[in-house]
Amino acid sequence: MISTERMAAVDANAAALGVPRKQLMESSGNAVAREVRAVADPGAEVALLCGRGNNGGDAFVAARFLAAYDATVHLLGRPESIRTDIARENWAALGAAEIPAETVTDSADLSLGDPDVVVDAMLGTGATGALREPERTAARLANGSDATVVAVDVPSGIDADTGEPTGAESDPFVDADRVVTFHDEKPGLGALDAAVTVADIGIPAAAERFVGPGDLLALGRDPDSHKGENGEVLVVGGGPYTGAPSLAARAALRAGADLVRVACPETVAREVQGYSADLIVRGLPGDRLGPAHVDRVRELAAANDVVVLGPGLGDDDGARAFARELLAAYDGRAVVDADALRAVPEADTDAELVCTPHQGELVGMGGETASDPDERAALVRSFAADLGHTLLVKGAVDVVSDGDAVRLNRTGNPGMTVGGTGDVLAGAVGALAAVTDPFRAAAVGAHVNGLAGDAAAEAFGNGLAATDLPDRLPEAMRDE
Ligand SMILES: NC(=O)C1=CN([C@@H]2O[C@H](COP(=O)(O)OP(=O)(O)OC[C@H]3O[C@@H](n4cnc5c(N)ncnc54)[C@H](O)[C@@H]3O)[C@@H](O)[C@H]2O)[C@H](O)CC1
Ligand SMILES: [K+]
Repeated sequence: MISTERMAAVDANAAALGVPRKQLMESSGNAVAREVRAVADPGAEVALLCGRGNNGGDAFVAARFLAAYDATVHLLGRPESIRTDIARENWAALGAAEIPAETVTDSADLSLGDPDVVVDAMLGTGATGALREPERTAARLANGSDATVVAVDVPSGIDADTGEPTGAESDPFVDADRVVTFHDEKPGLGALDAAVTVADIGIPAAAERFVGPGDLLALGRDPDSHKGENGEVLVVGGGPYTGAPSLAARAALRAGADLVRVACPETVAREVQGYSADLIVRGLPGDRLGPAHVDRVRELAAANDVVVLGPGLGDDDGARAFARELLAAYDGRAVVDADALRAVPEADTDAELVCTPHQGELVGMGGETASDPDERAALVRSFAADLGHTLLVKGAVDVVSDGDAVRLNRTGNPGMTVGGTGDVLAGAVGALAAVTDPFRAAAVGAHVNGLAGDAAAEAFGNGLAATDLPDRLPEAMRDE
């Protein structure tokens, strides 16, 4: 089962893997033609009702595979209004091949004749609201005909995610006999009174298995958003290590957070502030965080969307007790890294966590690891389920799981084993967790952190430093 949103992501990931959408359209159209062959013998009359989006494009392709049939393409709208290059190219290919095609701009001119099969390729996953003309009339004609109605991807006027009409109850939608949907079952199709076929259109499994550029889609900011709506992040750490909270905080800013605050020992505060004037720094008494600071930090945490706990904290007893007690008292969202990780299995917390251990830290938390990648992924998944939190286990291939789904990330390079890159990752995931769910935040965070590292390696080779990464995050996060 795959949602429309996830499908769009997987589609973009496939393109990045070298399987562009036009190729997928070719496979989709082929699958539609196969379905027509299954319901009607050669020579049968086939009317293909095509919209101006890629759903229509699938049917332009199908028409090329139906040479043995009496097939006519009806384009609903003007050829100039075809919305995508790939659909337009396939439309042009019909004309060049002299395959019968007509354009319908006025619904009064639409006549289907008496076809044996109607292919509904008017609207797919791009439909919004009630069917407009001429699709509205075309849907009524299809429903009123004696033909077998084969819908492409989803019946026009039906929401693939819910199975509900995209318009009001009184608005028409295509009442399909059969649906050929692509790649995977859609959540809404099971409720329909139609036979559903899932067609493999050649999307590689890797497009779902690995994080890719598609996972970044729809993470963009709402242009009407106000300060604070894109996330407020509190980084909690510092002590024996003074640079770590700065790196995490800087990364959170560059990954898109509106406001980034740092709670750290006062001995660390000046260095953090010196690192960036963009940060709001709260220095707490002493040179280590400990149980005495829990109440104050909890208060500060309440004003933020996400806490990033751990960078530079240290592993003395006080710091460990601090992490445990803070987690017990906190019920918001947090990214937990470094020395705070060991506190997670011990702490009785209602917080929603993304834990970012490397293999060694994973074992320190009570998890297991394996050399076989599939086995390792399965172990991460079951440990995440036991913990009830999302895990991002860092490695040459990062493994992300929320205990249910698993995603792998392949970006990054050996140069990133230098100290501090984990702090950058934690900060980036923190910023992302303020605007999306923890699993996606972890997956996307790992991906863009790796891309930033790859860009840094290109500039500095083996000399790359963690401080080179944060400013490279925005470029890594561009979703076009
Ligand atoms: N990997 C994949 O998912 C693939 C999918 N394919 C097919 O592409 C469609 C989705 O295509 P898209 O261009 O995004 O959207 P549509 O074709 O559904 O329609 C877009 C177009 O229609 C207009 N419109 C929207 N709502 C209405 C309405 N209520 N009435 C009239 N017109 C409407 C609007 O202008 C939109 O821009 C997917 O379903 C698959 O069939 C690929 O071919 C293969 C890969
Ligand atoms: K359709």
